[in-house]
Amino acid sequence: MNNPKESPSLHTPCSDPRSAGTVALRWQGARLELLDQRLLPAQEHWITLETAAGVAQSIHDMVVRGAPAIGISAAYGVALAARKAEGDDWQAEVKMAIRELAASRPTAVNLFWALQRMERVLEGCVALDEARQRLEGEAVAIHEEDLAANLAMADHALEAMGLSSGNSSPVSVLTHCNTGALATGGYGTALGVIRRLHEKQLLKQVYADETRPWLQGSRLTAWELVRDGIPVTLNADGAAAAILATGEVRWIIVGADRITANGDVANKIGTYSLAVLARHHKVGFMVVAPSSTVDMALKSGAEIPIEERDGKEVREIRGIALAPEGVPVFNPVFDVTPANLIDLIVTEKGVVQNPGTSGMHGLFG
Ligand SMILES: CSC[C@@H](O)[C@@H](O)C(=O)COP(=O)(O)O
Repeated sequence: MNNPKESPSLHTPCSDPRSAGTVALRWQGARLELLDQRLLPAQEHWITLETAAGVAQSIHDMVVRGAPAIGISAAYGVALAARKAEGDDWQAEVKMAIRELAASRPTAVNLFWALQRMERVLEGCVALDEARQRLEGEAVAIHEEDLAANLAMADHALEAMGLSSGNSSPVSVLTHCNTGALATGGYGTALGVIRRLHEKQLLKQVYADETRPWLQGSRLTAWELVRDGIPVTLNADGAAAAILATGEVRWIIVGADRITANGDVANKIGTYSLAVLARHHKVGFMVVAPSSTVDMALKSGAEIPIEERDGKEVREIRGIALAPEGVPVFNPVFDVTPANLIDLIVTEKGVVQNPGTSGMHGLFG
């Protein structure tokens, strides 16, 4: 395991608090550019999209992924649909694009939240020119609000961890999947909290689960953290228990794809087992997500649609077999952590401690 004392330069605060070096998506007015996350860290390749169908396919194929980044990309997809629409049926055309985008992935509610916002704007427009302008404005607003939410959540989280006073000792944390600039409008949710800890010299070490099978932890989180000089040690998912058993880690910090009215949290597969481990080892378990991830229409996590992806993701890697050909695979890519295993849900609107129905209703109505 790395000893952070041996690498003091890793504690230099990031010069730009939004980690301007790492972005997942760029809006260029007439087109959306996405950094192809399937190819990281080997290649930094940008894909240019000019249609909503292209954006929907890119979300489905995980060129772009992470709940907030999916929502932002979909919003830009609607803006692209309005640019392409023409004739008397322009509004129906844009609505069709919204339906196509909504079918791209099922679990992250940010996708449906962003599309609902775009649809409301669309329905308030009478002319196509007006719709083009207002839909682009709304997508940019969704993007900018997400970055602002991430910065606010980092403040709330440090306060809730009791680390905002200035005389605290650095802590080690463990995270799962990728919740950084690549998964959001910038900075990150759980990884935003980790960035803020680092900026304030309150971070000793980040343990990053590699996150089988898609390897968001090793391919994306480790890449982001190494780029920004944040001390990270990569571990196989199965090593998390052994790491917690050392007593070094004080918090497990993760993101979310959907949080229901009782405080249950859907997040990347493997999150639930981390929450069980955290409780056993008396380690804090924190979920960091913008309010666009909260779905008060669902009573509990049992109602969340959980995406299952192709068994190939488990059976092989870049075409190399990891398992006998054709072996049946169970590949749910999210799981649900029950609220009673969560200590803190941090959003830009505030923090819910020991989440349950009343705490969630107190903050989200
Ligand atoms: C800020 S990202 C939060 C979640 O979306 C993240 O933890 C996650 O589960 C991402 O899953 P992915 O399948 O990579 O889209």
